[in-house]
Amino acid sequence: MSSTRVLVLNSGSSSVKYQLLDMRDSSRLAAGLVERIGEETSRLKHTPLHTGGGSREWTGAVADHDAALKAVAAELDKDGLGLDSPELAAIGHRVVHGGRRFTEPTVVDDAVLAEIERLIPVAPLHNPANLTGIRTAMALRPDLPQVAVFDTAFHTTMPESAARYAIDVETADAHRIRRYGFHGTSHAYVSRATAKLLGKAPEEVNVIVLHLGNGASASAVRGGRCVDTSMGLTPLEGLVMGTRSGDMDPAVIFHLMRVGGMSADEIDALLNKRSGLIGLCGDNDMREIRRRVDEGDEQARLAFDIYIHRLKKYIGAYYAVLGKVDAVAFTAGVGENAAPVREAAVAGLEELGLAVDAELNAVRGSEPRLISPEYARVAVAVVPTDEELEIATQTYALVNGSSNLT
Ligand SMILES: Nc1ncnc2c1ncn2[C@@H]1O[C@H](COP(=O)(O)OP(=O)(O)O)[C@@H](O)[C@H]1O
Ligand SMILES: CC(=O)OP(=O)(O)O
Ligand SMILES: [Mg+2]
Repeated sequence: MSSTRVLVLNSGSSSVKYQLLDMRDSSRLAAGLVERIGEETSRLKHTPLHTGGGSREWTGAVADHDAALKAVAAELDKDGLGLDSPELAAIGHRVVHGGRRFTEPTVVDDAVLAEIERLIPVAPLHNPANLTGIRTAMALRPDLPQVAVFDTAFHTTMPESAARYAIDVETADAHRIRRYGFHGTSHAYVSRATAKLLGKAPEEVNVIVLHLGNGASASAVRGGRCVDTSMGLTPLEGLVMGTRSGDMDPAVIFHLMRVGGMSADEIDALLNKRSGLIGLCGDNDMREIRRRVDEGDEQARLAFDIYIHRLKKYIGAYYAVLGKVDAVAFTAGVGENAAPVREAAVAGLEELGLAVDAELNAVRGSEPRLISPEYARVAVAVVPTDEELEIATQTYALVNGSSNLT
């Protein structure tokens, strides 16, 4: 029997999202997630898709990512889709930080594991979870290729002028300090899907991609290649996020150390976990923030305005970087669902050829779609991301020795 299935694991700091796909037609056989890992109220939601059966949910304590993956394996087993299946060709893993070394999907061996481990200090929320996912999957199926697909890979085409910080070169090089960028799998997938929506080849278009999830980043993509992105050495730089500050004067850190008496670890936690939207208004979910804004809550309004102000600055910056823009694409949880965010981010940019049609913007759906009026020079689009499909496609292409990107 030929093996045509790929299991994709996207291990986040406190969650694991997974999908099992059949790569003959890229159909999904099962999908699910385990969230709040490490808490008493972890939740697993598993949806078998090949049978059309309903979702199964389960709440309880899942101690760590190892336990989470074993719980996922048990759920797949119940549907006859267990990890022991000979139809499984490979397991694809999202790995957030790959440094400069990994520009392509890579079959994991001891040296690759060591490099992902070495990069933990620059992706402390993500790489440890990714590593545990790989190690557990290896233990369950030691015979299968485990493929790492790196968030940083798409951004390795950035020119030095965008990738370097303006700090002392020797110090920067000694500590490998540069801008790596993240969410690359999504930026790659969405920029290609946007070209397709415009009826063009990726090489023919310049796109600004706005990936707005819990973590958020923007990228400038010229002819299919990334030329700039908003995240940097770590996923902390750039846009205002659910719990991360994004850009600020680095001197804030010295000030907090000298005057606020805080340690490096305390400031790290402050900026990564207690800043952004949650730090500004106590909520990191855009649905809740919009509900509060609509009720006249001033604190939520200010948080929303700060979020939009930063987003607009990046649209302008990447417009200038690209010179000519064919499309601005909104994606991920906020970008795909929050019409008020899309409307506000583009408001007032008519002189740049950017506008949103209120009726089109209000339409909901899971397909890529245009939301700009016909007269607008630049297309504004909602393009749902599919990191799992992209990881599965790259993983299968690698183990199968062929390239079949959509
Ligand atoms: N209907 C919606 N309206 C507004 N925001 C939404 C909606 N659905 C999801 N979101 C936002 O999307 C976020 C999650 O995005 P997602 O891309 O799934 O993030 P991540 O992959 O980083 O966990 C939520 O925190 C919430 O703010
Ligand atoms: C890199 C990053 O920020 O990822 P996420 O949005 O999944 O937290
Ligand atoms: Mg995400």
